[in-house]
Amino acid sequence: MAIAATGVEMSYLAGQKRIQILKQVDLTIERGQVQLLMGPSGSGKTTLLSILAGLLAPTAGSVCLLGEDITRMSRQHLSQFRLNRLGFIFQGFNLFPALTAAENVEVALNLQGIRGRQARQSAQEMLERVGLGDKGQNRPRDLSGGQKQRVAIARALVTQPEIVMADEPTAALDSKSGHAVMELLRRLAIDDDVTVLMVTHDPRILDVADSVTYLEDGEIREK
Ligand SMILES: Nc1ncnc2c1ncn2[C@@H]1O[C@H](COP(=O)(O)OP(=O)(O)OP(=O)(O)O)[C@@H](O)[C@H]1O
Repeated sequence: MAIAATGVEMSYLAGQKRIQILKQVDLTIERGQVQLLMGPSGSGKTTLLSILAGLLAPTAGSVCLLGEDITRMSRQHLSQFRLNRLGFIFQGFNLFPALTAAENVEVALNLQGIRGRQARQSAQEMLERVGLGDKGQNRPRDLSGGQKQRVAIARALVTQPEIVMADEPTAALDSKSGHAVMELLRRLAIDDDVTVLMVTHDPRILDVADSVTYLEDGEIREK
């Protein structure tokens, strides 16, 4: 099992009132699956993804990733675990504007202590894999939205994560680039047994997913 969430709850105190954002969420995802997380605005998708990613601690319940309970890990162990085994792709690309595409990818390796020629070579190979082999020296401002998103994907994947989590990775893209990005993630799941969990509003990408979880008012709904 790649991801197993059990009885996950999240609530916030707003003045005197406790607001329940997630209610008893149970979710399991097998390795190598592409799973979408869909639901109306405000239903709790980003909150759930943040909890599954270890960025936010739930008020109740547990989350196991790759057989390890991240809700019981020390902060230091969790950050190492995230660095070495998870990859993240966000909607706004989060690229460093002053760095080239290749350097933006290398940063992820540098954080793992991989530098120099080895980092440059791995970054170049990953850029080739996302179809940007000739754009390594471009800075983000000289890339299109779809190309920037592919650099962000290359950065998330260059460390060979076992799970990739993405929050609306196709939101800023036209339908052709959106589909290319999805195909890329899909191929990774098939070729490298990577598990992909993605929050999306985009019905155009339903056909590349193995399954879809719907969240409504903080609860999982079967459809
Ligand atoms: N730190 C917080 N304190 C209080 N309420 C919060 C906090 N973070 C999120 N919320 C509330 O939790 C609910 C769920 O938010 P979340 O961002 O998870 O929804 P979402 O399904 O991702 O929405 P969208 O599709 O619009 O991004 C919202 O009503 C939001 O206002």
